Amino acid sequence: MTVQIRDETAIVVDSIVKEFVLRHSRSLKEVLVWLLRGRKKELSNRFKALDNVSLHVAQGETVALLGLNGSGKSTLLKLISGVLQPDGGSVQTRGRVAGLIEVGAGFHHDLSGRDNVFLNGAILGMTEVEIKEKFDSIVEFAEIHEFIDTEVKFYSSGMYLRLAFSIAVHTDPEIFLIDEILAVGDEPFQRKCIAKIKELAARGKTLFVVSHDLDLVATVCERGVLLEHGEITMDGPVAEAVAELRRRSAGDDEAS
Ligand SMILES: Nc1ncnc2c1ncn2[C@@H]1O[C@H](COP(=O)(O)OP(=O)(O)OP(=O)(O)O)[C@@H](O)[C@H]1O
Repeated sequence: MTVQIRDETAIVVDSIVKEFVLRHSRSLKEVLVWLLRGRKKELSNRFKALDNVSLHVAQGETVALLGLNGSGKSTLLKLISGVLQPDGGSVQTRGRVAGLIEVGAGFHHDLSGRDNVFLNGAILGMTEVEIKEKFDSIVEFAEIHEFIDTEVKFYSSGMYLRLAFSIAVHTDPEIFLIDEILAVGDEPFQRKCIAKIKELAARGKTLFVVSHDLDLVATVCERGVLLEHGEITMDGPVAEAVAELRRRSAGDDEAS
């Protein structure tokens, strides 16, 4: 059953499953036995990175997606942004979605920063006229004036982030997805990004943030969703979700 998206809803994730294949190197003998037995079992193992995850996010909500390494956070963000397709269930979003998921993913390395503003802006749904209008503001926010005509393959990771972040916020998205990327920016730029993210939240935009910086997400987000081994184990006020994750992390340390 697919949940109908309502006016005040920004994101509906309905019972999604995402599987990946775990590859093992097999000996020739194992492959021969497998062929002779009529290929009965799968030669590679599949595992569920997300297992029956459902989530309902209202417009204007600020959600932190929390969890230990490998719990499925980035996979969920990629499914919401449409970069990945689920193996089961469905994802629906309302309004323009801008995802800062892999820095510079939409950039073409042999093109200049200027050309990439037009390319990336178009990928994110802006018209050419819109991009032209916002071009100066994009470059100004990114603070990379002198490098705007340099090919982006010569950019540092911080410069990539600056340009990617600036383009994304200028698309004026309804839903903004951010994955652990602010880490590559220097402190002044991080502060600027956080101020911008808070401004978007204050304007009623929907935010979905993945970060291991728990203090940071606690200041930006109100709601915390905790993922463990591909399942949601907690969904509530961010302070409670952060406290729970810290408790679990401390438990893991004691156990090891
Ligand atoms: N393309 C892929 N192919 C195979 N396995 C994958 C792929 N992408 C993710 N995985 C696996 O899915 C699981 C969840 O990964 P994911 O990146 O979503 O975790 P995460 O919670 O974002 O982790 P981290 O905190 O380390 O960034 C991991 O076991 C990862 O190895």
